[in-house]
Amino acid sequence: MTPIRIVADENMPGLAPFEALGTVRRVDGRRLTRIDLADTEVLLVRSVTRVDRALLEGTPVRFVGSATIGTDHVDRAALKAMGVAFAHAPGCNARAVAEYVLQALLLACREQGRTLRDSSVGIVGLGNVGSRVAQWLSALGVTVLACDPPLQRAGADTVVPLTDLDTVLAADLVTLHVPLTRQGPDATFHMLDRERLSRLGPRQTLLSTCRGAVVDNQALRERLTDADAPLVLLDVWEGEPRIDAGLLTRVRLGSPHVAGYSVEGKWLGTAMLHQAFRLWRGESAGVPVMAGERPILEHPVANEGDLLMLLRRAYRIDDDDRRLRASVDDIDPGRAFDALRRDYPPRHELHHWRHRGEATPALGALLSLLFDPPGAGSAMPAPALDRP
Ligand SMILES: NC(=O)C1=CN([C@@H]2O[C@H](COP(=O)(O)OP(=O)(O)OC[C@H]3O[C@@H](n4cnc5c(N)ncnc54)[C@H](O)[C@@H]3O)[C@@H](O)[C@H]2O)C=CC1
Ligand SMILES: O=C(O)C(=O)[C@H](O)COP(=O)(O)O
Repeated sequence: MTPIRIVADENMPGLAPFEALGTVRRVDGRRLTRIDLADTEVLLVRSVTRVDRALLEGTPVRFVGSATIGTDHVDRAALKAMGVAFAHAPGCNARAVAEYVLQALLLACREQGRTLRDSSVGIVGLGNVGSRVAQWLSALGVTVLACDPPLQRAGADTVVPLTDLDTVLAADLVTLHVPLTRQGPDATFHMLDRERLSRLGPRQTLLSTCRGAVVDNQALRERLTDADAPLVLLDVWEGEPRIDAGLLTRVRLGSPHVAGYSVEGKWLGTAMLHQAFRLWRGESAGVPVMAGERPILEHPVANEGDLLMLLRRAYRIDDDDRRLRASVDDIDPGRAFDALRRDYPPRHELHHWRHRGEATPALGALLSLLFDPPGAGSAMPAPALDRP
């Protein structure tokens, strides 16, 4: 069989199954151009590469895979029109993002002198990430308000009942999990605009881990100068990698678009693309399996403080916050932002371990979901494939 020529983002682990098919050339995805693809059949990207007609025209690329959940960087209609197959990895890093969100919500509650259990949480977008967050919070006994008009119109079965956006934005803590879309009735570009931001009060928390432009960053920076501003935690920014340093100084915690950056989430993203590639070629494709010993993590959980400490044994958002704040002093902050992501320290999702330790019934129910290995109770996500 003729070896396949593959170009892959340098920030993509787990490429061995692709290396077995041909040659893999690693490139800086942010700087990839058409010239890099002159002799390439397969292109594997992450969210930092804009994939459109201009990039692919005149190249032999026939399959593009993005090891991400979000697809706003890909012009899927153009690829279809050009006869190029496209695959991505819905759900690959949903657990990593949900763990980030749970920790962020607990940190915000601690800061605001409340418990998560006695707070209401609003979830905007109840897909792979939002529904997992909703499921975990419900297990804890938290009041969850969620909105998702596309799911509502489809009459989908959801883990919590759906309501409208304004009701959700009145919750004590609001977390955003929508795709970035610019057209149609559900467009999310600047969904949190100046007016909606003005309605968030000082006892509220806003957390965004979806895409920067879902929140109007300039309006947010200005809102955060008000005495009655909400507490804000941001993982995603408009204009990445050159983010607004003034906004960063005003948010309580900031990170460089790494909520989904777990070892397992990144590995699964690539594995799902390999699965999709085999399906596209008409070959049978097994389900990715994450093998390995699961060490014991001993940690009794009697209250939310213990839960927060447990989450922080796996990962601490404030480490990312510290590194991001230091990076804006770099001579080239955009390059420093990307370097933080490229050189990200290994971070495991909780199911990497087996939990041991006493817990209250509500916390115990949550812990069993958090430590449930994929493919056991929770189904392994499947890739999405557009065949032209
Ligand atoms: N910070 C990070 O590292 C990561 C960020 N993301 C971002 O998070 C987003 C959400 O991830 P998933 O939950 O996995 O995506 P998903 O596609 O499974 O779910 C998105 C949900 O949002 C809903 N939605 C669409 N428009 C809406 C609107 N106007 N209002 C309310 N709901 C709306 C959809 O119906 C869908 O149920 C991704 O699109 C991606 O951009 C995803 C993974 C990692
Ligand atoms: O999956 C997504 O969607 C994401 O936002 C990614 O986790 C972001 O990582 P990169 O693709 O930019 O490395």
